[in-house]
Amino acid sequence: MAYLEARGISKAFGKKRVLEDLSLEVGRGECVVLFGPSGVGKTILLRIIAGVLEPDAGQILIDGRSVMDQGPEERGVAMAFQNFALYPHMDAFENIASPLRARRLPEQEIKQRVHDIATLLRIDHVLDHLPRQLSNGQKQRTSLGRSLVHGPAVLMLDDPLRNVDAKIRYEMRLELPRIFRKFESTVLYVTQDYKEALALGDRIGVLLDGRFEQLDTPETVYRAPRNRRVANLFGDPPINLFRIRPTRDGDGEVHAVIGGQPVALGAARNRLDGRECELGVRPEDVGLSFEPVPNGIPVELEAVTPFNVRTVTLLKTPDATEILASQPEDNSLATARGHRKGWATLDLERTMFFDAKTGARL
Ligand SMILES: Nc1ncnc2c1ncn2[C@@H]1O[C@H](COP(=O)(O)OP(=O)(O)OP(=O)(O)O)[C@@H](O)[C@H]1O
Repeated sequence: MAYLEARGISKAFGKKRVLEDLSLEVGRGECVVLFGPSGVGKTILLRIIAGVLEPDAGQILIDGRSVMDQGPEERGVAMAFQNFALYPHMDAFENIASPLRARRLPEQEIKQRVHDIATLLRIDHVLDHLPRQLSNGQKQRTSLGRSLVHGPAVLMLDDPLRNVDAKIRYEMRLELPRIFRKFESTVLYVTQDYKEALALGDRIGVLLDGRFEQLDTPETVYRAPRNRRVANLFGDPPINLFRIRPTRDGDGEVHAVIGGQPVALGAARNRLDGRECELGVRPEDVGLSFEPVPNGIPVELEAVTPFNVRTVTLLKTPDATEILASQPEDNSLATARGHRKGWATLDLERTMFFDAKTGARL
């Protein structure tokens, strides 16, 4: 059963509709990432769930009961923000302790709980520092500690890693799932960073135009996006898209012309025969060979870019179609730059097809 439920939530500001009949169910202990570009209403949804903003329609249920008549305190929902929102005149210990003091817990228990959570978050050595004496990463951990310390029923994190540097973001991405599990927290996590969404979500809700365009596991969102829009939001370098019109030839095989070259799509694609569509293939599913290969598309290497431990190449077919490929790091590619010829192959198991008009995945 859903532990947290948003039912038919709508919210507009004047004529601007932000959320439209949006529904969401989150299981106990589950982490759902709300992902979408700036301004789609992620924060508005969190504020409605927290009870600091009224929706125009719909309701929020926690543990099967409507909480619409309860204020933020009673709902047992904690929120942490991208700007940390720490009390500047209190040290880290007092910042973390503040929700416990508000609940008038005994001093001994406050000490114990703050120390436990500070140890877990690795800030136990800076508990006597004021916020201005903390690094951004430590501020973020302090803010997180304050949200978690009273064991909220639902933890909502609004883009908490936006203002920390890349190294800390990476560390936290690895650490947060362990922390969420330890606290058995039910989590709603907002981000605009697709890598963070893929790393942290048990499920990802892709928010576009006021509702969820797709709500699925990271694997499914990445490998089987519902449509072209979702496919385009995940991946760097982005997915390749080629406009095609597959046709079946004499021997029953379905072909499509990509970059001027007929490519066999495999018998399983018969259903696409004659249909205007777009073939989507992620750069990591494009192979590159310097010998002719069956079903290969002739290309020239236009550009070679080292990309972390992978190498991204921009390939150009004779009719000037561009294909991005991303391979495990390969130093020999660096010397191949400068119009070396090659052959690109598409991993047909992993290609996807989108309707040319609607963008829906076929
Ligand atoms: N009080 C308000 N009055 C009018 N419009 C508002 C108000 N609060 C938010 N909005 C609008 O609602 C939309 C959604 O805002 P929201 O802050 O939820 O976006 P977001 O998805 O969280 O974006 P970001 O990722 O940049 O934080 C925005 O277009 C914003 O301008």
